[in-house]
Amino acid sequence: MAALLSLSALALLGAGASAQTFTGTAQGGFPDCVNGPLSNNTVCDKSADPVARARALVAAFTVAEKLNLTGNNSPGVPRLGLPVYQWWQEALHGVASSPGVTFNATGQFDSATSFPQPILMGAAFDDALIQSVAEVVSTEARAFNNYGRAGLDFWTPNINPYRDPRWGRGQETPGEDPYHLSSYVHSLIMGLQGGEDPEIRNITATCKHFAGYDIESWNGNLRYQNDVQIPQRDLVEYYLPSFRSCARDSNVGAFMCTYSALNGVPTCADPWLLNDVLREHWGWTNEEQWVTSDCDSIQNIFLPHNFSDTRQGAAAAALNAGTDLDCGTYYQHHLPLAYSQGLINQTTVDQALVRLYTSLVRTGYFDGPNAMYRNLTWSDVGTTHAQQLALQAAEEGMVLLKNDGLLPLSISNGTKIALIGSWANATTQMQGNYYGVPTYLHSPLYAAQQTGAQVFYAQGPGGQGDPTTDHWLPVWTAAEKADIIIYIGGVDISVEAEGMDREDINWTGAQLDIIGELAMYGKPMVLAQMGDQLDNTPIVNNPNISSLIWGGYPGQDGGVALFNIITGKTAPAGRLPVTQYPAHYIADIPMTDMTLRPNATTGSPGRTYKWYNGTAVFEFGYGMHYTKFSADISPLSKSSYDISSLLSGCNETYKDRCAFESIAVNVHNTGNVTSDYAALGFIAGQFGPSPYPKKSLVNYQRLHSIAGGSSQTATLNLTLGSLSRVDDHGNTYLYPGDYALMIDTMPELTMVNFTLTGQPACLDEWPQPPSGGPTIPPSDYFYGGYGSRGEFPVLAASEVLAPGS
Ligand SMILES: O=[N+]([O-])c1ccc(O[C@@H]2O[C@@H](CO)[C@H](O)[C@H]2O)cc1
Repeated sequence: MAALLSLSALALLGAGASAQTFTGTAQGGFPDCVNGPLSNNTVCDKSADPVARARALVAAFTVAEKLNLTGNNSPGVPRLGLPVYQWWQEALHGVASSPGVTFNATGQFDSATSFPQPILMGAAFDDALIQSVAEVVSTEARAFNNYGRAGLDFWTPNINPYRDPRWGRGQETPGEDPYHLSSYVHSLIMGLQGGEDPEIRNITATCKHFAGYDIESWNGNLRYQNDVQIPQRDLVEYYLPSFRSCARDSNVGAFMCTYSALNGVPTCADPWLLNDVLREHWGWTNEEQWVTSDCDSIQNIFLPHNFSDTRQGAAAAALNAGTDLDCGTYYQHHLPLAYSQGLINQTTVDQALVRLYTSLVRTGYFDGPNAMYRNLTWSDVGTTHAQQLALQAAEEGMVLLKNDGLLPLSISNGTKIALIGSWANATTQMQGNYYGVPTYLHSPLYAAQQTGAQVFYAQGPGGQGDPTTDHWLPVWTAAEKADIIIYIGGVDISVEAEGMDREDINWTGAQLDIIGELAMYGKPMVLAQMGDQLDNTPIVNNPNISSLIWGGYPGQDGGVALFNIITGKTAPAGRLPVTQYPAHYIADIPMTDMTLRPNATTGSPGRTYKWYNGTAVFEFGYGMHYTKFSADISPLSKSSYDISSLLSGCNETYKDRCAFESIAVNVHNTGNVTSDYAALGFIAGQFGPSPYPKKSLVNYQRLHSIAGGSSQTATLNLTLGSLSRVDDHGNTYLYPGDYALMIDTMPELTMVNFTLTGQPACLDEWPQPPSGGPTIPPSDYFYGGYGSRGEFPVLAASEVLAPGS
């Protein structure tokens, strides 16, 4: 691979580095814009417009070269000195092992900062924190890129809402609420890309999976073949807001479509979704913005979706719909035939490539060794700041679910702690999925030992469903010796992961057995439930278990974060970013039921805190503190608002973005422990189409270090979108009615009431999908009239790639 590097890339090697540090990398370095064949091409002219630069590059390709550049494994164009480029890299919660990322075995670039999984960072409800985390991730990614160890685009974030507790990939998301996801992802993209429209983008982020993907494998329904049925209203109000935030409000560089079909059409072949909604309705029209398939999802369009009769038809359907890049080989293999058969034209191919290469121009790929960010090195990876931030992110996310006053624990030298459970000595477990090599992994056991306590460790029940009690004896021995029992367990990626949805949201029998027996010792007992949510009812109901913390997947410093919370070095202020359902929930509703509202006909109890009509074990937003808080909301400027006046005062193209009111929430720490407080503002009311959601999150802000006896003010900026609801057709309206804005300080609920008067007014008219099933009947459009499509250029014999070449 080193031989593929250009001279300018080699020149980037710092003192002490050598060419062999590149061994094994999938990246080919940077183009040589000084001495290479492209040096006279406009793509190398830094003063030219980025799109013009990409167009000039694409104009230099032959058709065969163009078609060969459409896969994630891009071979480049050797005759032009365009290096190989791997488009696929991951960075879900830190630079992660993936096709385009290479960690060194030892020495420089042997690790990167591993932050908590998004589900835990989401629980912090702290957008400033998310931006800081994303800035570290993109800085480290850039440093890796400078040394040929990563590309410039990363296929993160996963921003599908966490709709069903069984989803194996829910951990990759910030939670279940669409407003929360939208706000979180905006901050994340600002951090990853370096702002809304920076001259040189830090890295290109990719919002995935667009849209309606949240089933891995449930009851025979595999992600590769699912055709999810989502009514337009649910789509607009629940499944799409986070993606709208990416495209319309954050200017993200890339999108990824899904394996699954949505309402009859595989999303990667859906021109309504990729063009009418994404590009036209959301104005995602910059020529640097591209859509990639999920990995091998172009192939799925052919089989198992059967959306096209032929392989080249499937490839053409995707390209024509607006999928610019294939994560896979299907484009490279089948587009040549599609092209020669007139199923695609050169304009579409050029457009895809111009989008892809403009994004590389925008990241400085063609700007030589002095380009912005090229000075970043290994010394910018795993810095003290990054390490502190990884710890802070884990601490901020942890949620205190139960506490009879035992916590915070006072641990002194010699305190005897029994540390038990399958997570008690967790290391890689703490990273969840999509991880890289972390700077370090500080397990709970490590952290407990740092406190000076005498620690008796026993693992107890191993993996899920571990049938053996052979190694349980040390559990009882440890418990007998201890003053305090701390059990750390739950679920991990052995039961919830990509390709694997959970079959159960109960604790395993073996864990419950051990926990129950440990509680019978009657010693002070703390429980930390790790991974995603389980039904914690048995823990809540057990009077001998004093305290319960949800710790998610806390990343490289997860053990220290947990012990800092347990000992009170840091006060907990995370809030659940999902509903914790009772275990029977999964029998109440099939995972494939994508609807949100309770339904008497199907028996659905509804989904998420907005709609679930049963009793949650813990509600979305639940989280206790070591102190007491109260809140009051400053009076609004009016008690009644006329809808037409609200709209006439709104000059934005996108009316939902117009300001409504800036609400001051005064938060008082009435206890005596300094603590953060995440203020969550909800709107409730009976207006618009029924059934009404119970409440909807409309804004939030985390306040930091509020000392006992003092107050801070959160400013919740509300928009017209905060007040809106969606009709059956997906149109977004302001409706007259009675509204309540609520802040929940548990157990108190503080609210202000106001009314909207006048006629309903549309804020956003939804582009309706073509009615009657698939947007474009494949047999009519893509391969019905091959021979007759004379307007498409036919590939010259010399340009046609032989299948398999
Ligand atoms: O072949 N593989 O090794 C492989 C690995 C992961 C994989 O998952 C897909 O690839 C990720 C690309 O970012 C998407 O988020 C996920 O749905 C798809 C294929």
